Amino acid sequence: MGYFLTADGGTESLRARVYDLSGTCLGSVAVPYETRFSAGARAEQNPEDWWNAFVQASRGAISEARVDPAAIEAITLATTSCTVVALDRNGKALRPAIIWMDVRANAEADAVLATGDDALISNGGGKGPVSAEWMIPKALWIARNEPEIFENAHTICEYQDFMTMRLTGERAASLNNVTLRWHYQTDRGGWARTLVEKLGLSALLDKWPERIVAPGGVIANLSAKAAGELGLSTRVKVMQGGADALIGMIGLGVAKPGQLALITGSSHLQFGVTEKAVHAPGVWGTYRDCVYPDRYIVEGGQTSTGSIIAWLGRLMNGTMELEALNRKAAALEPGCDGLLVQDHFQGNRTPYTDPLSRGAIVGLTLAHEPHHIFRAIMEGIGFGTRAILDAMAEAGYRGAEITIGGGAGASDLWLQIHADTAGLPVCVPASRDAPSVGAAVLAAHGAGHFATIDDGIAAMVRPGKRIEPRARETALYDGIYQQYRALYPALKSIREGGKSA
Ligand SMILES: Nc1ncnc2c1ncn2[C@@H]1O[C@H](COP(=O)(O)OP(=O)(O)O)[C@@H](O)[C@H]1O
Ligand SMILES: O=C(CO)[C@@H](O)[C@@H](O)COP(=O)(O)O
Repeated sequence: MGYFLTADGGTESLRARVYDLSGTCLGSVAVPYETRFSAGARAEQNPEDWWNAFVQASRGAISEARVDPAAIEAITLATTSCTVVALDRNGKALRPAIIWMDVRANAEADAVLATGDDALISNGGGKGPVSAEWMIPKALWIARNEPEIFENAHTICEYQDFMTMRLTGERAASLNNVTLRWHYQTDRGGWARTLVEKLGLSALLDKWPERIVAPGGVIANLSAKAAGELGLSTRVKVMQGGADALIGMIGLGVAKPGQLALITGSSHLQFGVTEKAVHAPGVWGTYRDCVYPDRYIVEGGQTSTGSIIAWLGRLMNGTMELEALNRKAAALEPGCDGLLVQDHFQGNRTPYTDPLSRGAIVGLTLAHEPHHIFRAIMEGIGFGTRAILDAMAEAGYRGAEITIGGGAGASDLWLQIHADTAGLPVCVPASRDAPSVGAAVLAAHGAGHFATIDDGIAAMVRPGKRIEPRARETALYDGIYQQYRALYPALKSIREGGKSA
């Protein structure tokens, strides 16, 4: 029987896991890495940290799984997406990676939108939004602010593609990332050529990997160098993965039109599956073929969610105990004695797409303790998700239940808050490690064990628990949600010097 090595390269850590064909995880090791935050909502990581974490975690996971390394058939990675790197001819980073949540490229996002180019069709049918998080605004920021780095960069790509180069020596991007974050269109001429030309950025076209491989497609065998570092054979094939959250959809088994996925980690992403494009205000985009052939994915998202809990942990100087905080917070009433949190610590992704919006904790008294703030953060994030689901519903996409994966799934309280604030049942599959399970499905599909990704889901994704919304709490949260929606225009007005929003 074959085994599959996967990696979920998240924001806080990389998790390497070994799976068998039934979707059982046999070994799992996480290796954390550092993010350097600075003013202006900037966030950077060192690409060498990703590779070192991958080697260490993979060796650990294979040894924990007690499988013969020769029995590993394939490797697939899911990584944070639009985490942009500039590399020299040898694949060495010329500057730290500008990670996905870094929204310094605000002016550049406006410039991209102002081109009015046809490639923007995926976002509001061409009306936008364009996010400062995406590839082209970030590449333009480098070209404008660090021209020597841009000029010397042989390759400008993502975390995913950096790892592909290290694993195989191949310069290949994932169809998933390029359709999501680089304005690539499978049905409208491919690369966003005219868009980058209008920005005076044609040189970028040669810096992007020329080859595109769809999720589950074979990239190449492991190179001798990578095989040596990992203790594996060069017979191992590397199958394409993609953005952690999107590969997570596969791991949640969200593949049919009408289903709704919520992938949680440092961020929250809300995804639906559709048969045609959905464009409306408050929706980030609709992308064809980016996960499942001939289906569209409709997307909303919150840039900072789990990262706000991590921030609270930093403020608490390492004294934060998640289990104790969850226990104490569960005893509070909705609203945490008058607290309201706006979750825009790193800007708002949707429904406003406002990189300048910021987080807020409103209603503090001297009686509030860390567990009040902890729960108020989870509630604020729940309201942010509801605002996105409301925007999707207005656009015509309304799910009957939410399937959740990722870090928030570790907290029963947070899952219940999501059910209560959204007024929808929440399902958590047997494994909440959705990006890893999705990567295992792709590895097995690519290795020929399943004819389609859907067949892989049927064999490898198992159902778990279901949490119903509670009528009393849902009614209470309905009221507090209205206050949450009033917070953004009020704070925007203050930010803009008192002008009405
Ligand atoms: N017991 C818990 N209670 C609340 N939040 C939790 C708990 N366990 C994990 N989390 C959240 O999950 C986040 C990490 O999620 P994960 O999916 O591992 O992250 P990433 O993919 O961003 O590296 C943490 O920042 C934290 O907010
Ligand atoms: O999709 C994007 C960015 O485009 C991110 O939210 C995502 O890659 C970050 O994932 P985590 O929240 O760290 O698991």
